Amino acid sequence: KLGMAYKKDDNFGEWYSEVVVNSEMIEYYDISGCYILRPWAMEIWELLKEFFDAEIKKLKLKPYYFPLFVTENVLQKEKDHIEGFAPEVAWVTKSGKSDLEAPIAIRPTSETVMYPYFSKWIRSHRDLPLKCNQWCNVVRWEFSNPTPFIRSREFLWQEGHTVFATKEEADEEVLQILELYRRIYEEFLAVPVSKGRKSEMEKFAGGLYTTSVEAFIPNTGRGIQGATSHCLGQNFAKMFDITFENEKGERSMVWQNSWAYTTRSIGVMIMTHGDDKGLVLPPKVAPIQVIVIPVPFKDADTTAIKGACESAVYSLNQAGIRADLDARENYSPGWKYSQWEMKGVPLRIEIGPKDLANKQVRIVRRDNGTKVDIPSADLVEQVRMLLDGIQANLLETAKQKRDACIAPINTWDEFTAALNEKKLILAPWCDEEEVEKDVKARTKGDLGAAKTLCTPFDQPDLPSGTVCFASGKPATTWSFWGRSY
Ligand SMILES: O=C1CCCN[C@@H]1CCCn1cnc2ccccc2c1=O
Repeated sequence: KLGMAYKKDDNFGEWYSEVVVNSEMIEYYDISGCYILRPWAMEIWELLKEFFDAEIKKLKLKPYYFPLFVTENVLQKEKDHIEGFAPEVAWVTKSGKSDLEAPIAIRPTSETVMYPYFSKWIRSHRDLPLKCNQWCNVVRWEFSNPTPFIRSREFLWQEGHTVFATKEEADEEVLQILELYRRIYEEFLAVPVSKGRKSEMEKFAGGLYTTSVEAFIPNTGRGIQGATSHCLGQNFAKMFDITFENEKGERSMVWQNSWAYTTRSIGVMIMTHGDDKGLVLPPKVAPIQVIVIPVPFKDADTTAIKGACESAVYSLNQAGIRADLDARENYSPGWKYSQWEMKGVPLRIEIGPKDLANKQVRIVRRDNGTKVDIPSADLVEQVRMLLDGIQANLLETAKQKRDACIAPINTWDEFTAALNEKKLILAPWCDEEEVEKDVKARTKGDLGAAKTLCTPFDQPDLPSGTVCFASGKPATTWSFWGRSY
């Protein structure tokens, strides 16, 4: 089970499937598109949740839990919201041997579950803003190729659903949450993302506008949506009659947002940092940041070595560093090195007779393999600096790789060439939906069509007279295009 059969740059799909299993994050399950999340994955999810939940509590979000099930007529309430998604809805039709009178849907998202009750709870402006978040699972019976974390029929997420008296408040919160998603990816997962706005065609059909953080996987040349923050406008307020009496006693319709990130974020991190020895974990999300391994020698004092290892673990834990000791007798040090490398642990500390004699420890970095001998007295400070260095190095390296894939283009020929070179395309666009549809049609193929990923908020200069790469009409914006997950 040790070692990888596939190389990341040779067979990315097989490499990924192997890494998630060998690192003990995932166990495959006998229903296609469903996976068992093992502790090495759940501990990462919990570290992300700890950060995000604390941040939204500062924004006064309240925790809720709504039912998993939703009735057919409520789910169908919003036609254009649901029509494109209908095939993905999973239905409960029986209990035991008997049929249910009416089929019940399993939530694919919770707008229609929640909003009838928002309508009941909101009467006056004093009931606003309403800020609801739930951590839960959702089910979407997708048919395109299932991939652990990236595309599964059931996944974990948080879904925030907020209600405001004014559009200004909603607009502000959309961007506050989007910034938290950027922090999840860049500060914790060390994955560079671009903040931007989805096109009219790619946005959430039930909403007013969609913002997102977009990542990119250089190995496959595909963009991937990291998280979304929608302004729903007053569309759902109309549908579910969510109104309030304002200060002047007038009845007004509310403004709403909804936003989510999911366990897909873990898959993006794996794809970004993993290598041919397995997982590479950013320290901020590593369940174990430092693994300490005793290196006994034939007639050396194994008790003293083990004692030194235990005190190293103790000092690190006292300093708030997630350190553990691997003192298993039935595995060799070499075997342990490979296993913890497979699991992506950022730092390994080896303590053998020589280290003991010199009152030092040997520290090995997982990200670049460098080894360094540190005086035991400086252990905590050196480990802290090394962990910060790894975190920064992983983000910087991923940024450079992603930026090297960005291809600014101006013509259709340059666009198709860049697409075939697995680039993240930056193109001047006239921002017309018909053109986006046309590009999709013209790039259809077994690798999937090209689409807009987002229109980045950070816009490069657009010289007047620049024309759209696809329609020749005057370009109004630079947008990211490419194939996607
Ligand atoms: O993204 C978010 C953020 C969290 C709350 N929901 C919004 C929008 C979800 C869009 N969506 C996505 N897949 C679906 C699948 C089946 C039925 C409905 C849907 C559906 O409404």
